[in-house]
Amino acid sequence: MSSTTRILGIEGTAWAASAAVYDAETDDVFIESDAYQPDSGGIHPREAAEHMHDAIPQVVETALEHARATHDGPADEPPVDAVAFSRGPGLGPCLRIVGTAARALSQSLSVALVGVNHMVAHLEIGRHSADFTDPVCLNASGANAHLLAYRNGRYRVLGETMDTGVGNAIDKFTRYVGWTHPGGPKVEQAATEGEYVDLPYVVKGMDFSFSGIMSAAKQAYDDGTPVEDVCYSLQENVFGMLTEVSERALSLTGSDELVLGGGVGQNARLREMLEEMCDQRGAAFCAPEPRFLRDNAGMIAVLGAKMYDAGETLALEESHVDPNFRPDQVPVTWRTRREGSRDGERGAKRPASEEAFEPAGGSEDDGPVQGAEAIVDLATEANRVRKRRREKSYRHPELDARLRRERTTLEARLTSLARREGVPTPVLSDVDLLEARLEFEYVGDSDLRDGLTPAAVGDVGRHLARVHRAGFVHGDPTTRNVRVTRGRDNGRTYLIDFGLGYHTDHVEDYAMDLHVFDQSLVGTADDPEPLRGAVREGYREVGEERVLERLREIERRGRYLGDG
Ligand SMILES: C[C@@H](O)[C@H](NC(=O)OP(=O)(O)OC[C@H]1O[C@@H](n2cnc3c(N)ncnc32)[C@H](O)[C@@H]1O)C(=O)O
Ligand SMILES: Nc1ncnc2c1ncn2[C@@H]1O[C@H](COP(=O)(O)OP(=O)(O)OP(=O)(O)O)[C@@H](O)[C@H]1O
Ligand SMILES: [Fe+2]
Repeated sequence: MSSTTRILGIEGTAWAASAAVYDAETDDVFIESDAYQPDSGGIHPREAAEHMHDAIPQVVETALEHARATHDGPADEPPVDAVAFSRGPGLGPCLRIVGTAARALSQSLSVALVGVNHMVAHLEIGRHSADFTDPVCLNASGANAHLLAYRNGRYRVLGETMDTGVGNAIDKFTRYVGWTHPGGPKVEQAATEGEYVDLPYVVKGMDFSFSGIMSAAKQAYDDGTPVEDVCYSLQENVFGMLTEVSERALSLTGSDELVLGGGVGQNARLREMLEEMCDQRGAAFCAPEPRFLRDNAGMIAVLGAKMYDAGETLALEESHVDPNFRPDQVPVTWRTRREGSRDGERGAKRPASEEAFEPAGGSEDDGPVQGAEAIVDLATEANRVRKRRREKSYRHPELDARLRRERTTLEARLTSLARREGVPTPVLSDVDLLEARLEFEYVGDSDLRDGLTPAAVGDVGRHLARVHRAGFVHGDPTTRNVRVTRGRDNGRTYLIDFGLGYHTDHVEDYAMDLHVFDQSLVGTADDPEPLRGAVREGYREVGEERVLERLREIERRGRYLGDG
């Protein structure tokens, strides 16, 4: 990378009219922002666009003055090398104003134009701040919520919200109780006075949803639960969910670095939970400074510089904006080889704490492994494994006890139920609910992740179809929750870890089960396409076509969910 790149960045996807100057040599980021504050209710797209129209010229002018004042080249040379702007996702009317401003500025300065994906910028500013190589990223912003990890030239979406973004969910609740926008900081404030009340908690693999918990929160408020208690419990559950899926992503990818992005990342309780989770599993955690978490042009300029150095500039005629721009649409060309994926060096991480089991004599391979939820001791006698769901100290103790108990019960029940349906699963030999401990038969030679073949994933398709026909879901079918036997028995494929399963007769739940598996294939396979095809073929042999239809619909659903 040339060390002299200087970029002017412009951001304006929703509420922040912002311009910035990044100097790669000094690593200095100058940001000038002007926030849109709705008089009442949430963000109105038209009002937000009016704000952009009024505020963008001013913030750009201030940034430009800074660029000129800090530029030490000849006076007739442009003070920056390129103009970078947010192309999306975001509100169309706002994006168009920013796009127009960026094009005009790049032309008047005679410099290149760089189009930046706003969500990738939220991620890259964390990687940049932390100097991490290959982190998992939790984007917790207003209109979005997702988990990203790099694989084969793209940031893959490992998990995401199935309904609204996390900030929007919180803001809707505060609007309901009559507080002004934005609601996040008000919930954080009120929560300091609150006590825990029971609310829903919904994760599906690495996906999650907020609609159930938000209706329950409104209901609790209507029923007279003190608003502080609702706020406190909302934070505990919503951030507990985000922390849990982040841990699952670390476990699945084998990464030991997590970065946080997005405006909700300013919340101290969320950061505390993520930090504690990472600490316990021996992973490093980084949240950039607050000015880089909320929407800002600094992150656009910093990623703009990386893209510019990689030659990622835009011709005017192809510089249109995209309100639904997904992070996995962006070819990632700016990472060096050193920053490539960690293919080949994955494997279950050893537990970091002293609670760890010592491998009982055998090779490392039969020592304890640390999943996202449990410690699994593989080195017990008589071909058994012992799985214990550990206390998660980041979670509220009441919620934690409830989840560990429920999941242990469900895992025991559904593992056996599935076997009765003809799905290979480990035989259960002991259950201790108090300790959240299960003892199972040892199955398979390796995790599916390390032996991905079309035949094996086809088996997974058939197995899931059997489970669905019996009226339940696995809940977390990933390439780590499937064990495969090579050679023997013509290659047997076992489903394990039914702890997130539940009984349901909704097509949507069955299709989500397949979607979760799909996302884990995209996150772990070098060439996921043939495998995704094989899952569907397997499923089709045993299961219902309408589930596959629903799966296609889930995939089609736009993921940029506006404030409405
Ligand atoms: C596409 C783009 O326009 C959009 N931007 C966005 O949502 O703004 P951002 O600055 O990342 O996040 C704003 C959200 O962040 C929440 N927020 C701000 N401070 C908070 C706090 N202390 N606790 C919880 N939420 C907070 C606000 O309530 C609001 O919902 C996005 O990144 O999704
Ligand atoms: N019955 C078994 N036979 C062989 N290996 C097993 C068995 N159960 C678990 N394992 C191994 O232990 C790992 C973790 O187990 P499991 O998925 O049940 O734990 P977890 O903490 O719930 O994991 P996660 O939530 O990350 O999926 C598995 O990926 C697998 O490698
Ligand atoms: Fe954002």
